[in-house]
Amino acid sequence: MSSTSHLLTLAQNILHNASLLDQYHTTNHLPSPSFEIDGPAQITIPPSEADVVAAHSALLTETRQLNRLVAGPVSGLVSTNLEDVVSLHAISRFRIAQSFPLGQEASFESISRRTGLNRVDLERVLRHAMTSHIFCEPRIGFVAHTAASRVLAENELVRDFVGVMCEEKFKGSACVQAFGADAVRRGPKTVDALVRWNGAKDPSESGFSLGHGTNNGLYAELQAHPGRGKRWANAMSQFASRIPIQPVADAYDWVCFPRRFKPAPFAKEPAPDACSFSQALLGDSTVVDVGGGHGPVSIGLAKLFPRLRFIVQDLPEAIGSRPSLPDDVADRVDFMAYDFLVEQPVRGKSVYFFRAVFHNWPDASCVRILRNQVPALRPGATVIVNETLLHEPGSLPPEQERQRR
Ligand SMILES: C[S@@+](CC[C@H](N)C(=O)[O-])C[C@H]1O[C@@H](n2cnc3c(N)ncnc32)[C@H](O)[C@@H]1O
Repeated sequence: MSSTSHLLTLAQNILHNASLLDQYHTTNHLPSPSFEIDGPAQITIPPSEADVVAAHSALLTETRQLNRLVAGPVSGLVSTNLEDVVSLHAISRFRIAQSFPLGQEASFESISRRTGLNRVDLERVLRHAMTSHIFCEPRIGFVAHTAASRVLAENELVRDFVGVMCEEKFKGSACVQAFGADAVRRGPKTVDALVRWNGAKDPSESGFSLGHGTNNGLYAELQAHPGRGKRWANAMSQFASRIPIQPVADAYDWVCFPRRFKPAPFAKEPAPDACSFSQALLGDSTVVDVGGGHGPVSIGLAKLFPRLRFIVQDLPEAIGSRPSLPDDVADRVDFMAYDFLVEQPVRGKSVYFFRAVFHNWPDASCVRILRNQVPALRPGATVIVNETLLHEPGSLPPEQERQRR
């Protein structure tokens, strides 16, 4: 059977079974399934309604199948979402569902005060959980219950089941599970780290560090274990290969480079016009790609802009494990080991470019990394921070929002 016919067969089965279930609810004056706070806590069908029981069971299987089929095997394999357990674990551990009354809205601030979980991490956890319809944010900054969070608030048995799943079984499985054990261990430890450091300021104050039994943060640990550092660098390359280069190429005026950069689309003020600095003054057309991994951005830009040169800087493991360069850019892309936690050694270049570097560092470290560039900057030099930003909550379909959070 081709995947197209499988797709349509599944979709038709789903429609048929959903109609049966819907008809059962309507005929028996039962509430339809809903994510809203007054939605039914359970979908219960008496065994005497064998057709409806079968339709309900088939719906559970087929909707998941349809989802996996439409996602394709690669997305299906790489989208296993450990964060779902982390956010549920935090909700359970900090007793968030019980912290404010049903039918009322509570600000993040007040929930933070009542639960003891700092506001920033509380927002992260809850907004992630909201993408699974656990709590909702009816207006920005205010949380309300949904059908799922209501169950957590009201039903002690369900609450305890969730507690056992997150704290006993999940942690227990981390001890015996060989496949993906590193990743599995991270989940529960993230909440332990929240309890222990609550508003961490250092990369070593993390679930990663607790889970791996180390005082190192992520990157320090990878440096201490070169094999893992190489694996990480390869994984980043795989991730980067799925990001198109064109938006980066379009976002800045690389053709006029280095004289002028377009303002970012969201900038309130136009970017200062660097035209006043002549190209002669700037003296070169070199982009320093700081934390550039195996150089996917530099290589992509070098292909599009033949006048530009690039220096890709990263930790020694990443630099040492890079694949060879394509011939057409080999003479314009150089690599060097550089730890951005110390002062930038390459001085006087026109652009210092960071893509996807700051998102997993604490604020204080980001400031340190940027300060380390300052001695290298000559007048008119440009620092570009190219980072993923979060959308406003609720502005993307839930699946997409969950991936970003
Ligand atoms: C998410 S990756 C982004 C890689 C690349 N900029 C891209 O967009 O594909 C973050 C990079 O920061 C690098 N990095 C982490 N700590 C570093 C350090 N102390 N000095 C230099 N690079 C570092 C990592 O090795 C990794 O390659």
